[in-house]
Amino acid sequence: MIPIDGLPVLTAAEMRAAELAAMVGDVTEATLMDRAGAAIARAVARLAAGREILVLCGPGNNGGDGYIAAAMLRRQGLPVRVAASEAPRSDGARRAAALWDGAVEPLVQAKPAPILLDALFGTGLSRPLDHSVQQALCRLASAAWLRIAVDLPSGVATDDGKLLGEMPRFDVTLALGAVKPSHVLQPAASLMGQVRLLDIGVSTESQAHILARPGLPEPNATSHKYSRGMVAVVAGSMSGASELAALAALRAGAGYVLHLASAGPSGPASLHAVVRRGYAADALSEERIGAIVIGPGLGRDGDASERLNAALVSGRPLVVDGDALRLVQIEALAEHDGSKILTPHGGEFTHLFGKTADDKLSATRRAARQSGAVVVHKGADTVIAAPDGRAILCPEASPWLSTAGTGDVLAGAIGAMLAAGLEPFRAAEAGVWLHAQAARACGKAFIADDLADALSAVRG
Ligand SMILES: NC(=O)C1=CN([C@@H]2O[C@H](COP(=O)(O)OP(=O)(O)OC[C@H]3O[C@@H](n4cnc5c(N)ncnc54)[C@H](OP(=O)(O)O)[C@@H]3O)[C@@H](O)[C@H]2O)[C@@H](O)CC1
Ligand SMILES: [K+]
Repeated sequence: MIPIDGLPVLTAAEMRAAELAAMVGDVTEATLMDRAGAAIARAVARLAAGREILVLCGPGNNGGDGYIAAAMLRRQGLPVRVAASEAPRSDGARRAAALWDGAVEPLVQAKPAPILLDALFGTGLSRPLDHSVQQALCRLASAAWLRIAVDLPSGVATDDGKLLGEMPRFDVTLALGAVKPSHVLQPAASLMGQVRLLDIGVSTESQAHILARPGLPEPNATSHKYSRGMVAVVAGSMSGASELAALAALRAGAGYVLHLASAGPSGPASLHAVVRRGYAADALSEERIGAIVIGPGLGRDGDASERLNAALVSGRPLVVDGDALRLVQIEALAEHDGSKILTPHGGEFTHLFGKTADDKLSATRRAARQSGAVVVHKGADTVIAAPDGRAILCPEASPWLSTAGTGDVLAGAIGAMLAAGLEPFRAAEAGVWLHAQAARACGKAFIADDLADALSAVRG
């Protein structure tokens, strides 16, 4: 059972292609299914610790994995029963079912067991479960002590995180061969429990990966405040938000943070490390600025638009957040020829790029291509995409992040990474990782100021 940090993410079609590519020489679909069944049996034996296991098998190859695992668990002397929603339909499932020498109970009449192994449907699910199957799954899951899903919980679409109907909550999901988008996209991800990968010897490559600890810029003996990264935070009508971004940039490791406010020096006296100046458009073209953070507390009035335009024409690397995402035009962004990172939440994303039926990964990739910017599409399942197609999917973030000011902290942290010289995609990744780690370190009911302060410690 492999933790999923940093692993490639494959859609159902990409996984199928990877499996086909793996079937060379004497490796057949049966070989892969046997490997999957054996890996599942090993994992389940460890998790079940001797308790009775009920394996639910569907008609396709997900069911096939279930029959193989059941047969292996029984050979190990563990108490196992099998219940099926219908007879096997695929060749793989028929072969696997023939290897199970016990009884097969009808799913709707099956009695619960402490360990539930759901092998009803995986990547081949094409429509909602029949009502009776869904009811049986929910009934057996609610009576179980531990619920384990094979590849994906049955009822989850593979590529977009959608639920095709009412679903029970699982404790462990054993992804086979590769992580799929729904293992991290919401709402599906919140029902999966711990997601672990089982290796079945299929080589998987993808431009999309799960977030992992990134390389963070570190100072050395020759570093000075400008080489560590100079961040200019453009303030507006609500200076608290831009103050938070400035604090976060410092705490994330920036060497110099300039806060450009409307009416000259402002803000709490405790923040001595932030350099405060009155805003002037020509201050933004200063060559040493490694990143301009614009948007937190900017407002949406004429002054705000003017500042945004000045930031765009400065050509300096940009982090565009909050109010600036409501003011900016995609065309103007595409014309800015420096590095740029947009950090929209769902509402800002729709405002900028329009409503779409696409899944979050595809929509974010399209937005990055269209704007020429790295897009950090925030949420419980943040997706980062670059114009060249690279993407990072982030596992569920702390729900306590849903409080005012946490977005400002993220913008500041990303600004610090950009100013330190990371390329925009890596800067976004590093900022998002630091932010998630800081949230974890803060525990519950923290405020955005705590989150910004925690960034220093989680840099490690
Ligand atoms: N390929 C490989 O090499 C390997 C694959 N592996 C495993 O295979 C899984 C993918 O297998 P799969 O493609 O057979 O899909 P699976 O999810 O079992 O179900 C498809 C079947 O269900 C049917 N069906 C769909 N929706 C339905 C519904 N709501 N209600 C009722 N029926 C429904 C659908 O038929 P349909 O009616 O749509 O034509 C079809 O018969 C994958 O997740 C992994 O576990 C591993 O063993 C490693 C090697
Ligand atoms: K399943």
